[in-house]
Amino acid sequence: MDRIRIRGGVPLNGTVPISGAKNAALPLMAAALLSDGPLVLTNAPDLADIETMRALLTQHGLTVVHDKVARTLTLSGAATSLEAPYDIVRKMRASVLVLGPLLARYGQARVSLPGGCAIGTRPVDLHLKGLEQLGAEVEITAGYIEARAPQGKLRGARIIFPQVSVGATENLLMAACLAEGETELVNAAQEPEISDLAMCLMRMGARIEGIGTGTLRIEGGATLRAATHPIVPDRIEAGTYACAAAITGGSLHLEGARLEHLGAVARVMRDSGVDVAETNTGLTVSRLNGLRGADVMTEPFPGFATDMQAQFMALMTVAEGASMITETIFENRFMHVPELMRMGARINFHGTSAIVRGVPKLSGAPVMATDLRASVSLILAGLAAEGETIVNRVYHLDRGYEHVEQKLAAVGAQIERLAN
Ligand SMILES: CC(=O)N[C@H]1[C@@H](OP(=O)(O)OP(=O)(O)OC[C@H]2O[C@@H](n3ccc(=O)[nH]c3=O)[C@H](O)[C@@H]2O)O[C@H](CO)[C@@H](O)[C@@H]1O
Ligand SMILES: C=C(OP(=O)(O)O)C(=O)O
Repeated sequence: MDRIRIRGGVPLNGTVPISGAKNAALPLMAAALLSDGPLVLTNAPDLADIETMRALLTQHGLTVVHDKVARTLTLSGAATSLEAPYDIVRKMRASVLVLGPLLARYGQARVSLPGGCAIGTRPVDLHLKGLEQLGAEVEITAGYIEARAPQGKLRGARIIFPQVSVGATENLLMAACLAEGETELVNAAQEPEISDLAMCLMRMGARIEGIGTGTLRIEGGATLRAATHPIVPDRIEAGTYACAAAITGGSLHLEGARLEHLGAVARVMRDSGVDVAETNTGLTVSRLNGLRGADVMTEPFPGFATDMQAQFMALMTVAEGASMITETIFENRFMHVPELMRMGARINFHGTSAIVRGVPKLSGAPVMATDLRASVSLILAGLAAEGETIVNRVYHLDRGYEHVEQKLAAVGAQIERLAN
């Protein structure tokens, strides 16, 4: 498995282009199952997860062309298989997003249960209960979700989510577009990726109100058609490079990033002494003076994103004073902590909270990457550390960060990938 070698201590300066968001692209690709298309997605990132979704949709019978030069994904055709097999679903949880579209359009689907992952158990009960409220009959057999719509059609309903779920909101939103009658999704997730999906569905002919709020109203029964949609820039990638500028005491222009999509992340970074300025083409993030500790609690959007928790913790390891970081979304998302401690970070954690006491300098060390955001937090720590850091087992990184070493090297980082 590849490793990444970093020689730290160099302030990063220059421009980083922000790619299209992984977490927007995956549901948008699943939405292609709702029509024969073609659905053309522009600003498509080149990521392992995109390839996994392409493989999944291809085995369902769609034609998926990923033009990496033009940065477009073109998806077309009808499904010939309604089964999402374990071998693909186990690689990527977002695979479960084919369930709603397949069921709504073809009246049935068989999708492997995604199971847990490094950051938590991640059940899909909210997806399944919501689909049942749309009239589906759902059974779990031999590790597979088997769902059927009586008479081949789902019907609209008022669904109140007991807890905010990004994936369940996306699955239900897509299914509701083809269900008969009106659906209301209450306590829906409000992440920018949900709005991006809703905007794309509207371009395909869906009727949706309340985009960007916690209540989505969908007038179902539409026949969806071909459309072209630009994938929203990746706010988590932008937040990660913002931390790279801040942790190295540099200044980066994040081309394409949008301040309103960073939510609480931008506010907390400013509180800790980082300058975040909006420009005509993106955001400029710089740090000239010292960093101050800050307390954060992860929350659904517009709260502090759980997908930024590990990167922010890396930043706080070199801030002055203490920071309390509380993870409320996933039960096991502190796996970067022992690895950061190997680099000299002072962190105590118990249950869902970690207290980080800033140190003047981290020191380079061999460390092990465990999940996507943990992996990149170790890269951030390595960029600030004295000496050499080797991040082992980086395959998670390629799931969600496009050309990360090239982007960092282009702004001055001493970083290289070592093949196995
Ligand atoms: C591909 C994608 O977009 N992934 C993102 C998505 O994941 P994902 O869609 O899996 O995350 P959810 O918002 O659904 O999960 C939030 C919480 O709800 C729980 N839950 C969720 C569904 C369910 O049926 N039952 C249940 O209990 C989860 O275990 C978790 O504790 O949102 C997360 C929260 O912002 C992000 O960290 C992920 O990067
Ligand atoms: C947890 C993440 O992704 P996924 O939901 O695909 O595991 C992430 O993007 O940080």
